[in-house]
Amino acid sequence: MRNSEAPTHGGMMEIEATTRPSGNGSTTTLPGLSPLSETLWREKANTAEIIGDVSARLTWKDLTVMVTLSNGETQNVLEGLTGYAEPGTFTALMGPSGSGKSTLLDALSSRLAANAFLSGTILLNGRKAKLSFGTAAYVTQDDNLIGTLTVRETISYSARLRLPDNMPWADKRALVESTIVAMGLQDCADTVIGNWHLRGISGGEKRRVSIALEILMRPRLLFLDEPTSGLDSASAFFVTQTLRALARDGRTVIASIHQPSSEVFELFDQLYLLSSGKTVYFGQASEAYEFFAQAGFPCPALRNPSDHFLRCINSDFDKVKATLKGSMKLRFEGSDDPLDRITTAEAIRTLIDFYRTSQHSYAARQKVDEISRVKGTVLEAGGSEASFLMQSYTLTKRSFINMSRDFGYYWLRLVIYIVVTVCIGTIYLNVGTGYNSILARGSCASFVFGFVTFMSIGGFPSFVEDMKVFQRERLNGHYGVTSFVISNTLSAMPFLILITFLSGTICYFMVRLHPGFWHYLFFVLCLYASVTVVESLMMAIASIVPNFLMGIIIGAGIQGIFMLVSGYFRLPHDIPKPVWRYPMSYISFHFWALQGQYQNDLRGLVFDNQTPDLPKIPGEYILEKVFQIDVNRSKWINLSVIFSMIVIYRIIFFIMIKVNEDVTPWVRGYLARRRMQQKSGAQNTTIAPDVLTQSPSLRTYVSTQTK
Ligand SMILES: Nc1ncnc2c1ncn2[C@@H]1O[C@H](COP(=O)(O)OP(=O)(O)OP(=O)(O)O)[C@@H](O)[C@H]1O
Repeated sequence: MRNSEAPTHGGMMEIEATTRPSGNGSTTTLPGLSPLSETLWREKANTAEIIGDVSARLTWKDLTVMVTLSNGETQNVLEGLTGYAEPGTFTALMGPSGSGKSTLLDALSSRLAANAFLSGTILLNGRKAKLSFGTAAYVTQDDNLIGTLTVRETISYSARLRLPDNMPWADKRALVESTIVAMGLQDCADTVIGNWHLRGISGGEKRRVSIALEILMRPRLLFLDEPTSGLDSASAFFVTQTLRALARDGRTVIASIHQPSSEVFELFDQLYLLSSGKTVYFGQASEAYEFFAQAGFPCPALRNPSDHFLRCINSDFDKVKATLKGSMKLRFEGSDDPLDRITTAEAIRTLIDFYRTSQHSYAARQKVDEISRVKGTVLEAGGSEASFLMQSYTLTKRSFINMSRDFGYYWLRLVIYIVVTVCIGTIYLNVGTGYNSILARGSCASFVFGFVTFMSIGGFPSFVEDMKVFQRERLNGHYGVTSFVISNTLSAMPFLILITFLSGTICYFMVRLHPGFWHYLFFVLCLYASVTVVESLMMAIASIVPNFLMGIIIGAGIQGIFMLVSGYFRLPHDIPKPVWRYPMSYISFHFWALQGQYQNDLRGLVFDNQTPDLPKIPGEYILEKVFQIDVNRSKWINLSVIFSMIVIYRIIFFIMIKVNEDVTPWVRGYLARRRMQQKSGAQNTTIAPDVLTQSPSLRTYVSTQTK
């Protein structure tokens, strides 16, 4: 059905009658959807009939987005845009690179960056609405997926994370399978996504998986930023066809599209053409030809319409034309195409002016007013319907499977830990209780709790990947922060227990540290707790510095300082009191680990003196006089402090995520506003504070991080 056949909605009753996707005899079918899943899709939509119309009608009027640049200058990225998107339609945003397509999508989906301010009105079902997590689904340009999972597993985990607990697994699986079919992923369903060392599915298939994850829950409102980028023409057509089928099922679909083929172009219902943030055309895609012809730029018979439109509004075209003229001696003069006779800047100006006074612009404004008057249903956040426990369990399982399949994170680290501890064991083999063993035991412990735990930094790249996936899923309301933090802690536990107990055991028995079960247990527990603290610290860093190199440098720096104040490189009493001893050494887990392990190892043992005629030295004496350790404090207290640090770092990790989501964008926005006001003050111009709306802070951080 072309949009020309789509009904025009004069009021609420009419809207309900035309947009209800299910149970009303609609014959729309999604490609490859089995009858069962079709029923499931429709069941979800059927709720609409019980609770009322839940379709999404989006309007935007006089939308202007202004950004502040780092030098305090302001720039209008979008200027006075007016348009609408209705259920049952697929709206394509087109325009050259930098024309503002992503910004328009961000503005409509409340994801603008903190330095962006919008004025104008955006209404969802006639109401001002903040699209909280999951109300609308958004497929970003980046495909942040878990590389070790197969396509089917990726979509299945997503289903478990979001569908209600009481929905039978068979139904969930049917939904997963139908989504796989709908996105044409059958052939690669059991292939892994792939990462830096694992060859997986192609870029285009990744794009389709990203879309599949968002259409799984059949959102009422779906935004897609360049869903066809990186796809070959057949895949691009297939994906666009699927999106159109989704739209036909009563959903509102808005996507930015780069250079579509003419076949893809034919699938658009509405076309929003932008150039330098201004509207060149908004209306039915099929009517764009006529519009361009009326404006004096008819589409040449053999030219692809999308190429023609983009050529008309692509300021780079002048450069291309000049290059072609120069190098290939092509003659543009005398051609029938008006674009060959005037500059593109002139063409853009003409088109923008023509649109502003056209029937299309008038009709769009009228339609926006008409739709805005209808106060429809407030769309609820369409996030996860799974319980907190199910979310935590599924995330833990998924993360555990990911780790266990990740060669770098799991197996390589295990091998390196074992190799390093065998080296330690060999060098300090059977250390004994001779005079020289006193120092050897001290350095062995500091190496184990310093360098070996330091190696946990190697997990950082996986943490960054985890964070990126988390940010994408969180933004679309797949689960809450608490579930993520809990699962993140639990999933790593078995691996860390294995790695530390295995390497700790090798080290303990080869070196022959203080014999006895409790001494052994303390040693391995202390190693486990220390490695976990480092992991927790690195995870907290990954939540604010989502960059491999920077994160590793920061993590290494912090750990280096902690090691320095641990009491090994400088004795505890000799560490300068301000800053280094108080508080640094006390917040260093190395300090507590070393103090505990020294006690664990030396207490109760008796050591030879420098010469046999001198009396033997008790371990307690060495602890107090040589290592300056408080022997009155139990080693188990030291261990408890390290375990508490794990909890504290996890709480910090949680707080960091919350701060980044809520506070950081607010602060950035405040600073941007200040800069802008100072600048406007200096230029003696006034910016009405009530006109400019700061973008909702909640999602700003995530969207800027994922870009
Ligand atoms: N938060 C921001 N701060 C500064 N400049 C911005 C911001 N957001 C957008 N811009 C600028 O606005 C212009 C439009 O950007 P946008 O990403 O919306 O374009 P686009 O049409 O989606 O481009 P592409 O097709 O290349 O993705 C660009 O010049 C960009 O640099």
